[in-house]
Amino acid sequence: MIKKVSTKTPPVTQQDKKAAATSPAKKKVTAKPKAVPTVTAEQLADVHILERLFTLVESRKGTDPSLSHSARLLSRGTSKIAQKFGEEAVECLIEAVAGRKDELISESADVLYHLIVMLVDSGVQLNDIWAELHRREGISGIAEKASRPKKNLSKKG
Ligand SMILES: N=c1c2ncn([C@@H]3O[C@H](COP(=O)(O)OP(=O)(O)OP(=O)(O)O)[C@@H](O)[C@H]3O)c2ncn1[C@@H]1O[C@H](COP(=O)(O)O)[C@@H](O)[C@H]1O
Repeated sequence: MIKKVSTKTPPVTQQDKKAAATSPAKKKVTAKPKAVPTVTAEQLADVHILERLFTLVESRKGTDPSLSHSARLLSRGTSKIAQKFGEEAVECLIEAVAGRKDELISESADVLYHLIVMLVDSGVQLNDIWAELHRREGISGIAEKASRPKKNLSKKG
């Protein structure tokens, strides 16, 4: 069962700020002071952008499809929304396999946007996802898999 968590947007912690400040992107900017950074340290630490995008997409529900791409997608129904998410995911993995980092970044943003549209359509809240990620935090995937009940492969009869 999913643990209920506060619906308040979590604050940016010192850990978040430290992680953003020591990220490779920040180091690159520091190493080249003359370069104009396209992303600021504050933007890197902006972990709430997904929350804002989710709220915006949610607010598009039932609005004029000619004015909003999200409204148009949401009006087309679950199958079409899921299909679009799948297409974006495939485009994303193609770029990953090809080793094209810039395209992978762009496609990843598409995947996140279309995932949000799919969650809004399904009535799943981002907090539900955050709660599941928190539940998994610190649990090794290998240990978790090993702890699963063994499937009984013996045939009956
Ligand atoms: N992140 C995105 C985003 N990424 C991609 N897209 C749009 O997705 C569309 C992709 O075009 P495609 O041809 O792949 O898809 P399609 O038009 O559905 O085509 P078919 O299914 O008919 O083939 C383009 O119109 C893109 O602009 C996005 N549209 C909106 N957002 C975000 O959503 C917010 C709200 O947008 P609106 O709902 O349009 O106001 C924006 O401020 C953005 O932050």
